[in-house]
Amino acid sequence: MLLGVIADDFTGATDIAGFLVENGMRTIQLNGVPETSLDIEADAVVISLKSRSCPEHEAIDTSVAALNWLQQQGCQQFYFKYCSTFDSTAKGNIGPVTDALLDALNEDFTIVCPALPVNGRTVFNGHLFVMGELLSDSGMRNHPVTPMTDSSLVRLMDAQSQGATGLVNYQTIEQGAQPVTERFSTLIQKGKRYAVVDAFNQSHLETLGEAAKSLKLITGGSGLASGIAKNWTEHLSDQSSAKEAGKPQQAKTVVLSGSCSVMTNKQVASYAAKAPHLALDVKACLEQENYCESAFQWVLKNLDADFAPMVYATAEPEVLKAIQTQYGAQASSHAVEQFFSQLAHQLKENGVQNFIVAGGETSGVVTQSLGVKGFHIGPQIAPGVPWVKAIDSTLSLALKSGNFGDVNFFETAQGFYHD
Ligand SMILES: Nc1ncnc2c1ncn2[C@@H]1O[C@H](COP(=O)(O)OP(=O)(O)OP(=O)(O)O)[C@@H](O)[C@H]1O
Ligand SMILES: O=C(O)[C@@H](O)C(=O)CO
Repeated sequence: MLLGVIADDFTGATDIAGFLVENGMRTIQLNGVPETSLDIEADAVVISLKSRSCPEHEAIDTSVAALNWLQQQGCQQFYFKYCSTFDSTAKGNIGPVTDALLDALNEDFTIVCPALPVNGRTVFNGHLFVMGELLSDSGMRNHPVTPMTDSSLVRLMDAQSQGATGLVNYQTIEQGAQPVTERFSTLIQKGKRYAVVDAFNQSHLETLGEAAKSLKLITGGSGLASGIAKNWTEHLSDQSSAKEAGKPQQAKTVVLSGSCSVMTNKQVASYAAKAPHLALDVKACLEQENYCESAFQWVLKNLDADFAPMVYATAEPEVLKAIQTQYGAQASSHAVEQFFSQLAHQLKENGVQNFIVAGGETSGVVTQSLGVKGFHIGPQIAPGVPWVKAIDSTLSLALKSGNFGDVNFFETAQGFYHD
C-alpha cells in the first residue's frame, strides 16, 4: 500500500477515491478505522470519517487512529482530505487535525490545497472561489453546519491552527515544481508550518503534485489527487478490474437528500418533476415518534415507479433559516440525520439495494446505518461522485457531495445500472 487518505466525511472520501482510481491507483474505501489489519490488494486506501463538524478532540482522535492504522499497513504518504469549500468552523476541524497529524508524523510542514477546478473550486492569491464567486459570497455562506463567511485561506488556517501560514502564489507555481519546492523551503525558514497553494487549473495541480512528492503529509480537496497519483505511476499495476468491481446493478433504488446546498436544491427540484417525491417534515420528525414509519411506507409503495422515489430534507436558505430559528440548528439537523439513518436501515431490510444520497453528513449516517464496512470504487457519475459497491454485501451507493453533479444527477446515476 502506497498512499493512505484520511477523509473528514463520506462523500469527500468517495470523491478522492474516484479520482485516485481515474488516475490508475487501485483504491479501496473503508468506513471508519478497522479494528484489525486487513488483507487488502490496493495501492491506496481511503478511510472515511465523520470528523468535519464533530467535537475537536473526537476529530483528532479518530484521525490519528486512522493515521496509525494506515502506517501499520505500510502506507508511505498520507493525505488529509477535507472539503473543496474548506468547510470548517472558526475552531476547526481542519487546523486541529492537520496539527495532530503533523505531530504524529513528526513533521513540521504541509500544504493546504482545497482547489478542484473541474468543479469550479479555485484558489487565487490565497482566496478560495466557488464557481467564480468568492467562497464567502457563494451559497456556502448559508451552510447549515459550517457557514463559510471568509474566503482567505491564510486567515482561516491561521485562526484554527497552532502554527503560521504562508502562501505559494500562482506566479511561482507557473514556474514549475522546483521553484515551488524552493518556496516551501523559504516558508519553512520563515517559521511557517502550512503553505496555502494557489491553483486554478489542472496544470497547477500537476505541478503541485510533483512539488509535494517528498511531503509526508498533504492536506486538501480531491483535486490534488491526480498530481499525487502520478508520483506513484511506476509502482502501479493494472487498474481496470478494480473499476469493474464497483459497478451498480439494476435493483430497488431510493434517493435520499439531506443536503441544502445550492446545487442539491436544483437537483431535487428537477428530479421532483419526474419522480415520486416526499419532503421531510422537520416538525413531525422532531415531535412524532413514528414519523419515519410513514415515510418508509411511502417509499415501499413507490419503489416500482420509472424513477426511484426521493425523500428529501433539502430546503432553500430562507426555509432552512426559519426551521433553525424555531427548533435550533443542531437539534433539527440531528433529527434529520437520525431520520435518514433509520429510514435507510429499514429500506435495506426490505430489499432496497441502491442508495443515492446527497450530502456528506447525510451520507455518513446512511452508510453507517447500512453497516457497510468499505467500498470498491466504480464509474464516475459526475466528477468527484463515483458509484461505489460494498465490499461485504450487494449494496451500491452514490454518495454525492452537496454541490457536485449537474442538475440531472439523480436521473443520470440510475443510467449506470447493468443487469
Ligand atoms: N430541512 C432541514 N432542516 C434542518 N437541517 C437540515 C435540513 N436539511 C438538511 N439538514 C441538515 O443539514 C446538514 C447538511 O449537511 P450535509 O453534509 O448532509 O450536506 P452538504 O453540507 O450540503 O454536503 P457536503 O458536506 O457534501 O457539501 C445535515 O446535518 C442535515 O441533517
Ligand atoms: O471536496 C469536496 O467538495 C467534497 O468531496 C466534500 O468533501 C463535500 O462533503
